[in-house]
Amino acid sequence: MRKITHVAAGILLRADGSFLLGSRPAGKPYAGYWEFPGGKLENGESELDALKRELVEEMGISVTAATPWIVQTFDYPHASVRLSFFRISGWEGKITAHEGQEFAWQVPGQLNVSPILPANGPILRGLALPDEMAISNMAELGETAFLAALEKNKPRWLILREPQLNADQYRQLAEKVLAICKGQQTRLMLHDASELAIAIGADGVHLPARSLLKLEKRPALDWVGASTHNAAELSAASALSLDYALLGHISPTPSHPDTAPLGWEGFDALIQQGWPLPVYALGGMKPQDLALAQQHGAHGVALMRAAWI
Ligand SMILES: Nc1nc2c([nH]c(=O)n2[C@@H]2O[C@H](COP(=O)(O)OP(=O)(O)OP(=O)(O)O)[C@@H](O)[C@H]2O)c(=O)[nH]1
Ligand SMILES: [Mg+2]
Repeated sequence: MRKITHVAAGILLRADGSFLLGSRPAGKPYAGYWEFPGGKLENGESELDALKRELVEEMGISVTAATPWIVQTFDYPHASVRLSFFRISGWEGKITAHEGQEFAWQVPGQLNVSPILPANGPILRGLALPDEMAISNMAELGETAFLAALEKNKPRWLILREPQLNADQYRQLAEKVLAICKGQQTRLMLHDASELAIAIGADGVHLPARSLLKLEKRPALDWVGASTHNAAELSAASALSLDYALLGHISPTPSHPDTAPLGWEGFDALIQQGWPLPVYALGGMKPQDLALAQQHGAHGVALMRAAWI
């Protein structure tokens, strides 16, 4: 087997969601390609220590707030790399090109530099995902209150999960909800209904684990995510190149009274295996849990009850 080179790379994020890319300096493999600043781990170094050292060396900043994000493996002609990406929201010092590289702030989905390192494509898509993913809760709220809360709170992303409805009722609701979502730039993911999502033009589909495990290829929708509870399901979501996974439950929730919660300990044990897709913490989460979830390596939090307050 080929030796694997461990690399830590950092995504500097500004409050407006823009992120920093750097161009690879002359003389390195893929010179001129755009990448996230970072580099190879040295002997005995942790990923975070390597990241901090590399950012001092390459760009003169010291990282003050970084959370682990996704792990991507990639086979280049010159090396097999395992890239641990961190999101960096705090740093000190002025960004300075110490290696003759260029830097450019970029907006997710609207890149204006190229080419990008081949391993980085899926990562860029992940940067467009929101901190909070809202899951509908019409079963408890009733339709009127749910639709009113949707219009009032305007979540950036919504998973429409209403297992108590039959197929006809779900379709009618989905059409109504889609009209609202389109008017307020909420992305709508239908639950376990790929064909309906394609038919009505929803943004994507969210798969429950039982459907995820049966799937052979990714549904033909712009965005596809899944609910997961263990390593086998996270592996399936990764193998299908899904855009995100929800992982839970962190705390006990009334919607799933029969399954034992993972707790943060269980979440850590799973997330530390390193997954190529952003993972949301699910189960009893509130908006104020976001920072904690991200410290545990989550991309964000999936909210059910707390999204509609
Ligand atoms: N820094 C960085 N490296 C990446 C990214 N994506 C990606 O595939 N890589 C690969 O990771 C490997 C190591 O990166 P690097 O060249 O920055 O390593 P380094 O700073 O330690 O450089 P050095 O070996 O010249 O000291 C390279 O094979 C590079 O192509 C990325 O976004 N950032
Ligand atoms: Mg480097």
